[in-house]
Amino acid sequence: MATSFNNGNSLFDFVVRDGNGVKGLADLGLSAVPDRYIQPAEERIEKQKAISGHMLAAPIDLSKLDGPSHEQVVAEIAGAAEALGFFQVVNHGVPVELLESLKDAAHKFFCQTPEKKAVYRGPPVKYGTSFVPEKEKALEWKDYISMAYTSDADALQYWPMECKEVALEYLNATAKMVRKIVEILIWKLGVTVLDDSIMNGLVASKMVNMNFYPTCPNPELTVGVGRHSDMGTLTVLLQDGIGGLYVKLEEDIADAGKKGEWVEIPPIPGALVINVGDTLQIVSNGRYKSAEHRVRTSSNESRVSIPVFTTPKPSETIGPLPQVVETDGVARYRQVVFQEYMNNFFGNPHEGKKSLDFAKP
Ligand SMILES: O=C(O)CCC(=O)C(=O)O
Ligand SMILES: [Fe+2]
Repeated sequence: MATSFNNGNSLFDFVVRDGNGVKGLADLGLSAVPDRYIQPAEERIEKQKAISGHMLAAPIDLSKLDGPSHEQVVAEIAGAAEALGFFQVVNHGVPVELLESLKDAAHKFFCQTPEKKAVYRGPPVKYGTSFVPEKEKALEWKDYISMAYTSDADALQYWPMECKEVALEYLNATAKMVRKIVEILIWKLGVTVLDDSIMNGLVASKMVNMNFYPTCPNPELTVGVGRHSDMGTLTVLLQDGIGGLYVKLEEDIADAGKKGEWVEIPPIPGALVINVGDTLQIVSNGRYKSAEHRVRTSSNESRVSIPVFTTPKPSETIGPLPQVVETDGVARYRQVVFQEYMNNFFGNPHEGKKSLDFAKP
């Protein structure tokens, strides 16, 4: 019997309610995606239209922060955060073998039966599909698992067996780098006396996700993830070799493209992708760009990506740093309680950088 899923709630029930996910759908061997996955024309991603990110700066070598080129590396990091909000790093201190194990663990987790995955209804662990499927007109071609961090002991107790050890090691190994990059970025704002409480507030909470994008029969009609920015301070992302992560240029960048064009962040073996989140855009009063990004699906192979999101804690009030407002003469964002910012972010479908409107004065 041909399964079309194009009427009633059967698709939603199969994919979302019953926990089969997009993986379950892809495993049926459909020759075309169900209507519910077809994006409006303006949201579709034409591969040939994006400019290759190889035109952008080469990956930043973080080991050079400890040598004579320290100042130059600091300038590269701040420059990338101001211009594009995305950059890649190498020699980042996270073992490259660990990165390989993480990708394997992600495949292992998602290749389990729906029953095994669907026990994670969260928190602290949530297995899901798309972003907010109840509210989205078109669904995203993506399953994910979110693992919120409270302590090492909790992680080892509650996170899935298939990935808990590597995911925890990854989270702990990236934490040091994240703190260093955020310190550099805050210092570059001219905030030279860095109160520990400011730093601790910005990097207080952590979460590891594993995203799984099954092979898709219609990459030209769908999205893996729709246009969005990340809500936190800084995201570290491990992507595999398949590609498909696109970032929108917020301004003209020489040799890369014009404002509004999309560039692909090319997979670089051993590298990690870093991107600025909304929180850092707010705190820096708009100096650093929380980059709008999206993901294309692939018809050849399943793709995995593994982000670590570092955010303030929910009770934290965030707003532009006073020293920056003084220099700029204007506060471009208001003070918001981070829990409220998150509620708004997770309560609405992805829509580019609209999430930031919540913090507009
Ligand atoms: O899969 C990717 O490359 C990006 C995923 C992403 O943007 C996210 O999880 O927020
Ligand atoms: Fe993202």
